[in-house]
Amino acid sequence: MTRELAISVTGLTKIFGDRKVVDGFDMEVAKGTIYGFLGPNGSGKTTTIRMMCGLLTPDGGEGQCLGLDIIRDSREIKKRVGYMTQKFSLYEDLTIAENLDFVARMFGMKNRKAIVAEAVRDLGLEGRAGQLAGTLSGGWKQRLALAACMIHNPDLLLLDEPTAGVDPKARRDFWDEIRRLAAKGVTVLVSTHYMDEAVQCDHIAYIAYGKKLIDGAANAIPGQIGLSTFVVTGPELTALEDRLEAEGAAGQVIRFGAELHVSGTDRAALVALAERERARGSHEWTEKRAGLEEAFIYLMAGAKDNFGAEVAG
Ligand SMILES: Nc1ncnc2c1ncn2[C@@H]1O[C@H](COP(=O)(O)OP(=O)(O)OP(=O)(O)O)[C@@H](O)[C@H]1O
Repeated sequence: MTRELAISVTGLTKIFGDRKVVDGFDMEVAKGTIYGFLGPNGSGKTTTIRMMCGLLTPDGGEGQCLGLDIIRDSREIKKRVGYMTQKFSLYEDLTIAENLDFVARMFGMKNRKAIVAEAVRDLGLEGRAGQLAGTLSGGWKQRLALAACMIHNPDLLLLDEPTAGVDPKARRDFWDEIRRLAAKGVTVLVSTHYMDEAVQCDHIAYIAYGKKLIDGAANAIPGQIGLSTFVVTGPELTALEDRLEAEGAAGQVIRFGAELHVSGTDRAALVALAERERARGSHEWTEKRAGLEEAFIYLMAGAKDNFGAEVAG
């Protein structure tokens, strides 16, 4: 089956001053994918996403986005992109309808009245169109912001840590909505530091120091890192966690409810550790396939903030 590509770029490079903040990225994003960009602060995620969508001109490289050239056709691409930042970009002292109308006007849409009325209805906010956006709860503000950036029916949606600061129920609802959009063919690029956002992505790129270190289907990422995991159950897990960490014999020890997940890239060392620990007779050690949760924590733990490589380096 040939998959339709929303984005295909090669050699994408950006230099700010004497820093190469994005260094020769090749990337392909299939239409309707939720594609997550992970990496420490300043690693180049936002710069990459902006170049891939024609929002920023690269210093090197080329490619297409939505069938258009990212350099030559950037104006056309922009019209087909929705961008939702962490700050939601709403006007708190405008009403719900006025916020939607403002965005529709920005995109030069005709028939704005009907479009805004439909968006309000889809949101389930009929009868509340005249309410000030600033009076909405965090979850509703987020839904309104999403509706606003989808008002011109973009084919590509950019999300920057979209669920920061909203409650768990609102987060779930938000991701359900994003999945619905993806199923309709909208391609979604997400830049995030949060595990619960990363696990919503179908595909992940991990970026550090302007280099793309890992790129793959979300369920293939633990394998790409070469991560092995043991699940440990039994009494007094906190004490065991402290001891394992103090001994430093395991790569990573994480508490997941009533389990410890002990992970590392040296499987032989982990197997030996599990055998030694089983011999004590206090806890059960069971090997499992490492998941994206373990992989995410592993990657982010190794990552320090980074702000671009020296051009000469
Ligand atoms: N317009 C600009 N001019 C100069 N430097 C910039 C500009 N935009 C970004 N940078 C620098 O480029 C590097 C990469 O920034 P970018 O915003 O892409 O990182 P990021 O991975 O998205 O980080 P964060 O997670 O903090 O948003 C940083 O060193 C940043 O300071």
